Amino acid sequence: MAVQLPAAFVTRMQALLGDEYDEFLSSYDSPRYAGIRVNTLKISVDEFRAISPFELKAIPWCETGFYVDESAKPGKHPYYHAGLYYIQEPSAMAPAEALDVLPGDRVLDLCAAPGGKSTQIAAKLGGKGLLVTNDISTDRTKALAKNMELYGVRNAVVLNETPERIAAAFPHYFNKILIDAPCSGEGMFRKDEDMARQWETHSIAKCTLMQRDILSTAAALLSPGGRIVYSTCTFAPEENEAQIAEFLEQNPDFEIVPLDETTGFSPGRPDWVALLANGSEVLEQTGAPVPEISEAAVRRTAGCGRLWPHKVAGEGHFVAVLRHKGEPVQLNEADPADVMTPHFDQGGGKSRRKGRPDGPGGPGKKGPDEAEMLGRWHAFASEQLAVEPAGSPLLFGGNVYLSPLTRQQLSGLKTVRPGWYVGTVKNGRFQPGHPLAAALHPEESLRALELSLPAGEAVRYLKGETLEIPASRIACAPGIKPKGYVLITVDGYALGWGKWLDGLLKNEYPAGWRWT
Ligand SMILES: C[S@@+](CC[C@H](N)C(=O)[O-])C[C@H]1O[C@@H](n2cnc3c(N)ncnc32)[C@H](O)[C@@H]1O
Repeated sequence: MAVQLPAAFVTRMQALLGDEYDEFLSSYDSPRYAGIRVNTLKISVDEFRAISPFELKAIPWCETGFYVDESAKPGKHPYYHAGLYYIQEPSAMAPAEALDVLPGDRVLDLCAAPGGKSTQIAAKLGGKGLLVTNDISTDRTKALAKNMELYGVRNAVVLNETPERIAAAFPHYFNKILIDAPCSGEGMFRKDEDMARQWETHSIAKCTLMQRDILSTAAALLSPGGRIVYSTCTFAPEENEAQIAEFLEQNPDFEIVPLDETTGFSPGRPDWVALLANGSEVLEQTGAPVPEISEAAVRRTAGCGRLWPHKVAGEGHFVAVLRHKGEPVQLNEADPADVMTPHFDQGGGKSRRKGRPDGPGGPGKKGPDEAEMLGRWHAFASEQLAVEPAGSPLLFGGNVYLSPLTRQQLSGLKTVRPGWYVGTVKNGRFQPGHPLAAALHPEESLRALELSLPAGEAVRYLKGETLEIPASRIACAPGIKPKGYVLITVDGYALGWGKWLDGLLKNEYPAGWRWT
């Protein structure tokens, strides 16, 4: 076996799985599974199938997900840099599917970094509604913010907060919440051998406490009739069914929505919670507190599900869907999160948002500097874009964001990105940001340049090279001259900005994102 499994883990799994253990163990002899998920904010699944450089095999529990051969190096293709797909372990695609996100929802992804499931949620929102994506780790929110940008998400706010502080700011606000909980990561051993080396029995106890706090805070964030999906990539019942049973015990106004077992889910294991509660020598070694859960609460966990590595083509996951039994609330019409339509308005010029943007001086008030700086953005938009994107422009320093929330709503929260970063006003000039380009479709830009994939131009651009490009290749809208910012595309999908002047394309692809 390639992976060295921790001895205590082996003993636990033997005790839990009994006759099934050998089959489970033999799954470690097979190579790990690799997957990609098509980013439908940029390309439809059918369009992607038509241009896919990889052989694609459908993942049963995610209609935008496909198994790929890892040796095809999906991270080394210009389509990856165009944000056409996210590389994701196949079973990790299941939780966001179970959240059942619809355009217009208010979604909170509480433990989101690096953003695999948030990019999936954003694609499901299709630019309508709100995604607040959060992680407690400052370092990991950098990758989260980058992924929101690469995948062209226009309606997300990235926070670096504790769940408790978000709950204080947004009580009962979100109708869908994902908790992809920090866990002991037993399902990651085949994907990442370091996880196996780092696993210790006491990590289960540590994670259990964190999970319990996060779950109970999520209840205070959910609107009546809303849905919480709780998931882990571990097998330990302490972190899975026992958490859910305890939550149901304390929150009788919630119930489980059963998972669709036809997609590969095996039923959860309430019997293992009973084993924990009745005392089991092997399980007690973790030091995790023995849950005091009634038999009724344990029975109510029926409908949770597990993806097992010896039963499906995936590394393994636990998923529980919790529904609040209350009457679902109508999302407030006047709330910016609900009225924001991040797609382009028809007719150009000013934003068509209902309501007025909020400046630093309060709703509707704007200082002269701010008005001037936002004016630069509006001027850039009318010079460069077919129509100005809707959304409330917010200024933070010289940076302009189109936000699905107001400044007041974000007040006091550690905000990594208050919205879609469109650019910066510096020395009186507006410089468009890379995330603006990454979320644009070519028809939204008045100047565009298609770079050739087979001739290697796209890769040269991604490496940061300056390219010689004749004026005749810049596709300009009627009346527009080639000089200026140009949206660079590959096969019609945006890669970033270039600035064209006299036959030379200055490369505006961010240095930190370059192809190496
Ligand atoms: C399993 S990972 C999330 C993976 C992510 N959902 C994805 O799909 O890319 C769990 C995350 O929870 C974060 N975390 C741990 N404790 C947290 C807490 N109390 N509140 C919010 N996030 C937390 C960790 O920093 C980690 O990034």
